[in-house]
Amino acid sequence: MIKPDGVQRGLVGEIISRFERRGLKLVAIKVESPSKEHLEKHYSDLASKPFFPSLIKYMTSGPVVAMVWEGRGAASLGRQLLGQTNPTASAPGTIRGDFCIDMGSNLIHGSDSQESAQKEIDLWFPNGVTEYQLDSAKWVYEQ
Ligand SMILES: Nc1ncnc2c1ncn2[C@@H]1O[C@H](COP(=O)(O)OP(=O)(O)OP(=O)(O)O)[C@@H](O)[C@H]1O
Repeated sequence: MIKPDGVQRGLVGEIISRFERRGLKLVAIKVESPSKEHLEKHYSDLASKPFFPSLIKYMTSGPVVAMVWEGRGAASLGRQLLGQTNPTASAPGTIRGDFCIDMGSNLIHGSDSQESAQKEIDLWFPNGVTEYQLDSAKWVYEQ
């Protein structure tokens, strides 16, 4: 998910492009201003953290772009593309390492496992994703 700062800073195309170029397949995407309740559900595992109220404020400060990307090892690949939670610890070449500085404005969220991805897909895309064959996959994966 591209967070409100990523949308406002005009980084949607750049971020999508990095996922595409890596070889991942886009199967769902939408622009949305999620409610506080929706985000509290999304980040329910962090509810006891001291930064939780500021996280919810940040995440409701503007629209986000929610996406589902498929591919072999997509969750861990996605996290590599993102960089570390703290942008100052993120290597150049990662999205956070290239475009941001602050943990409270770190541009993008990525599911941390296949299981959390499934939960988040159910939350953000209750009508499911679009299944199709990506023709370039035969050039991305060894045949
Ligand atoms: N110590 C902190 N201070 C301020 N904000 C924080 C802090 N830790 C995490 N956050 C914010 O909460 C988000 C969720 O924290 P989490 O520990 O799940 O990190 P993450 O998995 O890298 O990030 P995300 O879930 O957004 O992909 C972070 O991306 C960041 O925006």
